[in-house]
Amino acid sequence: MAVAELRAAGLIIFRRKSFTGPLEYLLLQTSYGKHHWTPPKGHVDPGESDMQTALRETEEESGLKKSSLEIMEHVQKTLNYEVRGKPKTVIYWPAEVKDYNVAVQLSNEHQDFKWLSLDKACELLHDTMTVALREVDEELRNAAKYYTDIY
Ligand SMILES: Nc1ncnc2c1ncn2[C@@H]1O[C@H](COP(=O)(O)OP(=O)(O)OP(=O)(O)OP(=O)(O)OC[C@H]2O[C@@H](n3cnc4c(N)ncnc43)[C@H](O)[C@@H]2O)[C@@H](O)[C@H]1O
Repeated sequence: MAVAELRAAGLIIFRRKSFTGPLEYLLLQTSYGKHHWTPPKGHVDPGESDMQTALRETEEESGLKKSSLEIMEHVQKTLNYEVRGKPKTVIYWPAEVKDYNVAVQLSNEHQDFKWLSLDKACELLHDTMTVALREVDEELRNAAKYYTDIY
């Protein structure tokens, strides 16, 4: 019998003081289990699209609403790993906060949050998330470089 796949979706939230400035990524630490760190994300509920889940979970877990974010829908990252023997797929989109100083409000699912540089973030993340984050970071830096070369 086929093993049911777990599916989750979330947003790779980042901030920067200027378009070409250093990027900082928002990571949340779970208050359960091994207290691992991830960007905001969660299980896709029946009838929800991945994006609806990503927005709902981001607001629930960090307090950040869609209106406070610039979402890069054309940059989608897919992670595949196993949780307790079941395949899990997690879909992420990068999203920049419009206000660098925006307040983060955790739910009881998380006990801490950090805004971290790419390298510091990668020290806390699982390997598949590290790969996805490095790809996103490169795309964001390339876009900023293209902008400065043009203007
Ligand atoms: N141990 C626990 N004790 C009590 N309540 C619990 C619990 N685990 C989950 N819950 C409950 O489940 C709810 C979570 O629901 P949601 O918030 O809806 O879903 P989720 O983020 O996908 O859950 P989870 O944290 O389990 O997933 P992840 O894949 O990151 O993490 C799942 C596993 O995969 C690992 N993992 C995470 N990212 C990985 C990656 N990229 N590669 C490999 N492994 C990874 C993690 O270290 C972790 O071991 C919470 O409200 C909580 O109450």
